[in-house]
Amino acid sequence: MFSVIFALAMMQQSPPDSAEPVDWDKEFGVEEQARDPQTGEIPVAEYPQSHDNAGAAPMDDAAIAAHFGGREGIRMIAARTVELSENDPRIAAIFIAHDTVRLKRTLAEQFCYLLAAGCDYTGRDMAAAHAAMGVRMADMNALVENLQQAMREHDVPFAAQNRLLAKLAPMSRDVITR
Ligand code: HEM
Repeated sequence: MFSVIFALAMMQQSPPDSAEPVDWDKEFGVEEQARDPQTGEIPVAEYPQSHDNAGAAPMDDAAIAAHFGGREGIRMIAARTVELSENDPRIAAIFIAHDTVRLKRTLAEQFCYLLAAGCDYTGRDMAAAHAAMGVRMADMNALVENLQQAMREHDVPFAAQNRLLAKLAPMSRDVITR
């Protein structure tokens, strides 16, 4: 009987204060991802690079890029789309968990490539880039609205806007996973 009470009393005691605080990040295997000091991007695992990763062929129209303000205009439109999405309560949570520094660069490259403005696309293919992200149709609609707003802010004519959207639309098959 005494030994049972003693054992229960021992179990009730709080553990002694440890001199070292517990490093919970280490315990749970959480690693801080270091950004490249030059680019500010978080390095990604190696993947095969190809223009095919852009998801479509460039437009056969040398004049289209001018409607987007050339390469610099395209870069600003891509960055603005990401910025609007990061601050859009409908989809912000998806973007917060990812490297939007890299995304601004690779999205600009993709748009620039598709608009035949003379860029190489160096990012991943659409299925790989969005794998396990859980993007739904509603998220896609929100992103498209943000892209439309970015294009409007940069005075891209409506017909030119629709030509870029028409290039991107079939890619939703590889982006939407639920
Ligand atoms: C047709 C529609 C879409 C296109 C063309 C597109 C394009 C891209 C491109 C080019 C990348 C970069 C890949 C890389 O850096 O290797 C990317 C990544 C990403 N996209 Fe999309 N995207 C689309 C839809 C969406 C939607 C609907 C969301 C969420 C609402 C989304 C969220 C993201 C995020 C968070 C990343 C970063 C992934 C990472 O670096 O881990 N995208 N997308």
